[in-house]
Amino acid sequence: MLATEILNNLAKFPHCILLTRVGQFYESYFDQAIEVARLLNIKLTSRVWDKQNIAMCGFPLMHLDKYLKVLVEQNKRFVAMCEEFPRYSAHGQKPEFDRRVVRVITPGTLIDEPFINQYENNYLLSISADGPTEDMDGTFSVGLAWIDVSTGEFFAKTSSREALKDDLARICPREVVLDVKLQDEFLHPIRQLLVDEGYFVSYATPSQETPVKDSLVTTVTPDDPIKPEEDLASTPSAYSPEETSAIKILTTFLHANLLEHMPRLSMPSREGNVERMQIDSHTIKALEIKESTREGGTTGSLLSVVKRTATRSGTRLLARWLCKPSTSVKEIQARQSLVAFFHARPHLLSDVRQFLEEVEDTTRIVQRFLLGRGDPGDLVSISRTINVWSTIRRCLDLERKMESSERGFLLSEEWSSVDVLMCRMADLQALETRINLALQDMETVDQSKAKDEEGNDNSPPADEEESSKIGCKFDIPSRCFIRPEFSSHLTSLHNTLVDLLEQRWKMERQLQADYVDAPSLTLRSSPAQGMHVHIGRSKRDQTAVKISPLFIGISESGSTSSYFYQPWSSLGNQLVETASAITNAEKEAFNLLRNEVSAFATDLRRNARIMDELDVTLGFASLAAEMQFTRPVITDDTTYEVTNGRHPTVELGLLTSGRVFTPNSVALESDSRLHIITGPNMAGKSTFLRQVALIAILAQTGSFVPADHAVIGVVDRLFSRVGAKDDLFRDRSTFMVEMLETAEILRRATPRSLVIMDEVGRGTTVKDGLAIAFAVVHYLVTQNQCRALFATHFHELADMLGYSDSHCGSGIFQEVGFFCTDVHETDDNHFAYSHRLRPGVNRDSHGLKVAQLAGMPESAVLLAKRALDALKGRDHTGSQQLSALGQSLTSSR
Ligand SMILES: Nc1ncnc2c1ncn2[C@@H]1O[C@H](COP(=O)(O)OP(=O)(O)OP(=O)(O)O)[C@@H](O)[C@H]1O
Repeated sequence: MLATEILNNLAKFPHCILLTRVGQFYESYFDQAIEVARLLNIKLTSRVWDKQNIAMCGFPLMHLDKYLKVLVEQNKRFVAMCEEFPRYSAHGQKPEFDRRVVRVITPGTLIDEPFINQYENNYLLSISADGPTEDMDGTFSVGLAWIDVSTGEFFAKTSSREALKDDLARICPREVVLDVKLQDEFLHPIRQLLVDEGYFVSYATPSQETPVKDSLVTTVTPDDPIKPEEDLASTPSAYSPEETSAIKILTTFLHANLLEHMPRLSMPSREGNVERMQIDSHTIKALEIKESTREGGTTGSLLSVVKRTATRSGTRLLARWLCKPSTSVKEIQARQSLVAFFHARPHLLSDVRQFLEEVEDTTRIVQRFLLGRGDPGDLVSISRTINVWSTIRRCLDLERKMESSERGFLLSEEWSSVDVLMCRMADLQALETRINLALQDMETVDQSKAKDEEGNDNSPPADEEESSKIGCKFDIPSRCFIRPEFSSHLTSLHNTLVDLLEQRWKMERQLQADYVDAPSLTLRSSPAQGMHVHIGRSKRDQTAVKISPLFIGISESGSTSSYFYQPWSSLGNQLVETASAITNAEKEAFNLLRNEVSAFATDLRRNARIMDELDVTLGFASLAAEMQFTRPVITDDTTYEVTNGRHPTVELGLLTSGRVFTPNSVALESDSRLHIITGPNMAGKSTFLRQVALIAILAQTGSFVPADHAVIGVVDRLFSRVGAKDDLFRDRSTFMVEMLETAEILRRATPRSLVIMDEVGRGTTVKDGLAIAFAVVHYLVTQNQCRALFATHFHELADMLGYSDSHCGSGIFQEVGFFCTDVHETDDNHFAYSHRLRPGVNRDSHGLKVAQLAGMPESAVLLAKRALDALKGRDHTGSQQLSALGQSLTSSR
């Protein structure tokens, strides 16, 4: 029977590893067992079915999470979970089971697996590429839909093939789903891009029948509470055909894999490009916004340095904001006002922050309920969180009252930023009261939750198993978590149970009184012997019982013996039935409560989202106070003016080793939009370029910035060409990568963009490199007309751009400014880097100093010095002259 079930499931889910639950184990059979045993490094064994020896392996339930991580996360395999459900069997008979696959686990459809990173979103992304529909501007539209199944956060967007790489870098999906039509189109540009970038790709056949809105809940998950008007865009009719088809691919894939765990989805929030800064994929990585390139992970990234959030969901929101800063002056100013509000009230900041620390990850909990999961402990968490939300509101109200009575008036403009945020909080006190009235005291529920966690049993509780456990104990069920008063049915069941327990107690006392020579007599039950009379010291006590016709002997062992006793058998069975009825009634009550919570899903999520925003804001305010950040002025023009700006990550790094960061100022204005930065190696050019970009990101995220003063004209797109890495996997040399990125910038930067370019042209010969650098600057000035910083060691570039005494270029390069860093040398042959920028051009790279610092052999450094001196003295460097120079340098050693 089991073999047939397994073979059927293997045929139904041929693309999956099938794990079949058998009692307290998950098992794998046939050829798959060989692979599973190898991947999990567990013992391969065999068993005989139909006279055939078949391979099998298995592991205990409690190891499921560990092994799922290996199979799904590390090996990117799909795992079909086949659970067992006991069928009703008469008392004493061996239980039988139905087994069915309840869910397929894939890298992008993780629900509440403990190995999910709670601080990051786990996105499943679908891309519809029905095209080629070429737009007016020659771009190919694609539809995107992405969801975090563990939180229910769901988005849709129309993008283009050209921008897809940037979207992917920002969303960072764990799995990408494409229309099955593309499965054999190996050369399709989207497939190629996904393979090149190393994404895990799956396929789905989108259902053509179900209209999108029928598979979704008609409520909205707002992405941004500050801008309620975004909600309006999230109606089904507002989705573009590309988005609709991406949503269909995504929902089909979810249905096919989540099966019995499929949640009711909310409408995806529509994400437009208009109001967000576009940061290309390379820049997200190069500026180490979410992850550091040096150490991997988040340590050393911008996120890790600015993160002061108290909640996991707050951190997830912060990461999203940093990769997607706003371009709406109104929105940025609203966020800033809120930061300023708490910055000016440190005591309130600290109070609210403490409360936030008690808030649970509500978005994830609500999603668990919508997925038909969730447990009583989650109900408690919801109720506690609603309570904390109310406390935060009360705390803010109290502060408002105190302020107004102390000052005699209220700074209503300051308070309006708080009101805009908090006025959208739904009042969920009724739900909190309802949960509290329904649940036993919270500690009981917590304890029972803890017990469940100890057992580590992730499977859905099997009804019969539950009731027999309770029946065996003959006590008020220890796992009762619903108050008897919840319903009249539960009240009457609890009354019956109390009554039956009393009868049992009396019966036992009566028997002990009737058989005074058998004081060790008790009424008991066990799975093997059913209801029985138990004599603990049979040698001493059993004589009277043994001769009584009321007792029928069942077993004797050593010092104990058991007897069947009809009145106890019928009373005991009533107890089992009542306890089991209570469990079932509790399950019904829990389902009712779960549905009630699900009905409030939209409100709960909205409140949670508002609290996330509050959390990020409080974090920004703490950061500003701790690291002396200031509030930037945000304008709608193309100014970029920063006085004494600092690089937040480098500053922190230097601080830890007791060094001080040298701040720098910059003013990119209409008459000086592009700056050429020259200077020695190691003197801080790259750091300066990156700091300019990071300050723009922080400012448009709503944070204060590391500077004494800043005016930032909103940046629509941020580009960087920094760092040099080859990409041999994709057959691209370092220089090719450099040129690809440069070409992309020149194609896409607009007059509102900000571009930083570090040493463009260094990957080839000096002449080629200089020529390219000149052409790039020319293009940026005349075509892109954007704000730009261009760091270079080609000081000849300054001459080509007509560098003049007023530290600017000439002719069409008049709006090019020149700045540089220096090395200060002392008489005793020591030197120090000045990281402070000054107007001008530094024609000396002092590269040999870096070589010396890096520990190059002394003789090599000396030879390099002599070669450099000799080269400096010459105007012509023809091949014959150079050959002669080389000979003379080496022969005179
Ligand atoms: N403003 C600053 N204040 C203090 N230290 C700085 C500053 N800028 C940079 N540094 C230090 O100098 C190191 C080198 O900086 P950076 O890489 O920016 O130099 P660079 O001029 O771009 O060098 P190269 O031309 O060799 O690429 C940094 O790692 C940092 O430790």
